[in-house]
Amino acid sequence: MAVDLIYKYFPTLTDEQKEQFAKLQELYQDWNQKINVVSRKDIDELYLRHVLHSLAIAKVQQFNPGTTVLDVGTGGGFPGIPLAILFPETHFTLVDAIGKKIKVVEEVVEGLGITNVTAKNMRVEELKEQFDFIVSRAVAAMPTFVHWVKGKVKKNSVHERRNGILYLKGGDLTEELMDYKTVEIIDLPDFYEEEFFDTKKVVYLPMKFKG
Ligand SMILES: C[S@@+](CC[C@H](N)C(=O)[O-])C[C@H]1O[C@@H](n2cnc3c(N)ncnc32)[C@H](O)[C@@H]1O
Repeated sequence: MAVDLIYKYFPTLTDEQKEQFAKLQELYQDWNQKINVVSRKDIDELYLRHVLHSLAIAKVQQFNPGTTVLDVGTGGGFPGIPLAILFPETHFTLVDAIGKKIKVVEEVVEGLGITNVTAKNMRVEELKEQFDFIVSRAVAAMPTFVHWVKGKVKKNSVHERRNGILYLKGGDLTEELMDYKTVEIIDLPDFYEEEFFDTKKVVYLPMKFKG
């Protein structure tokens, strides 16, 4: 079963987490028939392309209990939902500008029975709260993204790594990240052996604060 891929890379999951990950296939298959949020090919490879990819953020940063994470442009819930299963004591806010995508997120969250996710249908620019970390995948180029989220990161870090952005990206980022001196790029083949991850990375950008 494809969910074994998740168990292989995350061998210390509780039985409840294992069940929740296993349930994702059915939940997304059902909801995708009603509201198309994930492409057909991607549904067939849900665990590789969406779930394991989302969890790469956890290989870079473990979130402590009580911390807060914002997922910008979550679509059908990636990377937010797999991370919320993995870190049940961290609160995740998942935001998307498109209402039908947030409807799928709400249904999947309900189907899983997890209580650490808040889903919001809005543009992130309008969000007023602050978070420890901001995660995302496939939403906007870094300069636009930074512009949207600056002011939304809490100043006081509670992890060793300073609060900031953890962004799943792919390909050559030289030009896109040229202006960010403090950026750290972590290659996913450092953790995952599947070819799908060959050019994929987590981009970590610590947030700067004035003064
Ligand atoms: C290509 S999809 C990626 C979805 C998901 N992150 C994933 O990787 O599967 C980009 C999503 O970002 C959302 N989005 C784009 N700009 C946004 C903004 N300013 N605020 C909130 N959502 C936004 C879109 O509605 C869309 O659902």
